[in-house]
Amino acid sequence: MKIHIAINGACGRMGQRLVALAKEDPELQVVAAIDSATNPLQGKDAGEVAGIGSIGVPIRYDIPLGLRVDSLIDFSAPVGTMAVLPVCVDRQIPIVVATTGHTDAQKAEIEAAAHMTGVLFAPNMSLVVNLLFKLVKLTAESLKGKGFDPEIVERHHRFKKDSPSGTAMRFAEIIKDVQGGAFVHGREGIIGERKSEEIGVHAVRGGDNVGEHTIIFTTIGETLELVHKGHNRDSYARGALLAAKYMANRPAGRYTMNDVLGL
Ligand SMILES: NC(=O)C1=CN([C@@H]2O[C@H](COP(=O)(O)OP(=O)(O)OC[C@H]3O[C@@H](n4cnc5c(N)ncnc54)[C@H](OP(=O)(O)O)[C@@H]3O)[C@@H](O)[C@H]2O)C=CC1
Ligand SMILES: O=C(O)C1=N[C@H](C(=O)O)C[C@H](O)C1
Repeated sequence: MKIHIAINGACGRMGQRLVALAKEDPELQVVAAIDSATNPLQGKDAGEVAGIGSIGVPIRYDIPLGLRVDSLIDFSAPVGTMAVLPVCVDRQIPIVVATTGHTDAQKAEIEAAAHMTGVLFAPNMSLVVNLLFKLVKLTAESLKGKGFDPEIVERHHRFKKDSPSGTAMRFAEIIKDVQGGAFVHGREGIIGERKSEEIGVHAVRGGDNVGEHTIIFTTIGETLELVHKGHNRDSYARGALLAAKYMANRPAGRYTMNDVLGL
């Protein structure tokens, strides 16, 4: 029996890749494709929107009542996550939240929902980015107290709405958890010498870059850089589909990409 998934943000850049890649996966069936009520593609077939031909699933702004949904993937906008979250709680649908840019209050609501349904909430679905989270933790531990300045540079396409990326902030939080420190977002003017506790976070925007993160540890005389470059969106989409399979029909609780990927 196939795993029935719903996609929130189905008309977007990520949503379209999810629809296309799910179609190629014999274990998965997209049963609901949701997008904002104002999206001009409402009512169109989600497969047509994704450029793969009809899959018999129209874009809607809600999940049809009585429909069996084993898990839902959210790649939308913070407002989109917050709209679908109570539906997932009410109907006991495990949710994979891949959207970024939530406020602290929204993040707290998402975490609280894990008491009532399965929640996997991760800023990056790529296997190797999740490995890089571990490598950055190891590096921060190894270099703690040894005079290295941590700085993070992320590069993304001109259409990205949130800044800095959720992934960049996860790297920054990992370093802060290990070494302490304070985030500094960009620098301008006569700011004085860099303070040792600073964790710099810098966002570059332009063109069609699907996502690059460089984590820099630099000191007098040498620099270590850890870099991830996405080539296209499929690494994120494939990770999210794996997460949807993992989460299907799971009980309430907070799950991570490390659980999914066995990291
Ligand atoms: N965790 C990860 O691995 C990754 C996370 N992301 C994150 O995923 C999110 C989406 O990225 P991307 O696909 O590039 O963005 P897009 O803007 O291309 O797509 C977002 C889609 O969500 C829709 N949407 C907006 N509001 C709602 C709502 N209330 N309910 C349902 N759908 C809604 C948008 O519709 P409309 O245009 O009508 O507003 C749009 O179709 C971003 O937050 C991004 O940072 C992206 C890549 C990887
Ligand atoms: O908006 C994007 O494109 C991406 N967003 C995520 C983030 O904010 O971390 C993940 C990835 O970098 C692509």
